[in-house]
Amino acid sequence: MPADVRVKICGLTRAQDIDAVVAAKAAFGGFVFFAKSPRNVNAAQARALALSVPVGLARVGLFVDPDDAFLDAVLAEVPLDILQLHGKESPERVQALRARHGLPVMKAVGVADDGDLDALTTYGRVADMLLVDAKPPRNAKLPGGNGLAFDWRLIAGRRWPVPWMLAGGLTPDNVAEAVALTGARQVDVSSGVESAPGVKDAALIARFVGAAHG
Ligand SMILES: O=C(O)c1ccccc1N[C@@H]1O[C@H](COP(=O)(O)O)[C@@H](O)[C@H]1O
Repeated sequence: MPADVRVKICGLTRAQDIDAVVAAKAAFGGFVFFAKSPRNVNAAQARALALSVPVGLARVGLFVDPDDAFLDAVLAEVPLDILQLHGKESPERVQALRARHGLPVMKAVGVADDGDLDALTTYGRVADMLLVDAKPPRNAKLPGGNGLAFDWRLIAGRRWPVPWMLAGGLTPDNVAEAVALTGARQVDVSSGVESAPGVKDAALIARFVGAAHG
């Protein structure tokens, strides 16, 4: 297992979550700006958290089909390093947001079967990073953060022209297998390190990062 797998812990809402992520040596911390999510934070909350982050932890803002006004308002208040787009944003929209905000964009693509893999190629041409996530079920309330994994064999050995991150149903118990099977160098988790929806657990975060690092 490579020691340099980089970990993103998504859905941080409290000061102690930042402490846990820093102590565990994760590389990315994610803030969810999506009202329907149990991990949603407003700009004022996110600003306080983002300003407390030490250098070396990249701050990722997760958005779902945000309009310009919403993004402008959040970015005016919250220092973010990366934009994560987790909705149905088109390739053109991804390009436009990169240009408008001058920040790297990570585009999430949902995978359930072979037919979903073309989208990774398409978005790999316009995004700075890809997030390869499980496709949400048809009736899901959230487009991500559902704790569901996809069949990792679908992407075993696949590569794209930009860095990518594996997500979807990862836990401290399965992340090592997921990394070994897919060759992922970066992984992202939300519900797998929670004691209840939206409540991060420091011990699970430490176990997850430890397992990902091998
Ligand atoms: O976490 C959320 O609430 C969320 C809401 C809307 C879109 C994406 C969301 N989370 C992202 O989903 C994946 C997988 O999460 P999980 O580990 O399966 O719970 C992860 O990338 C989160 O960044």
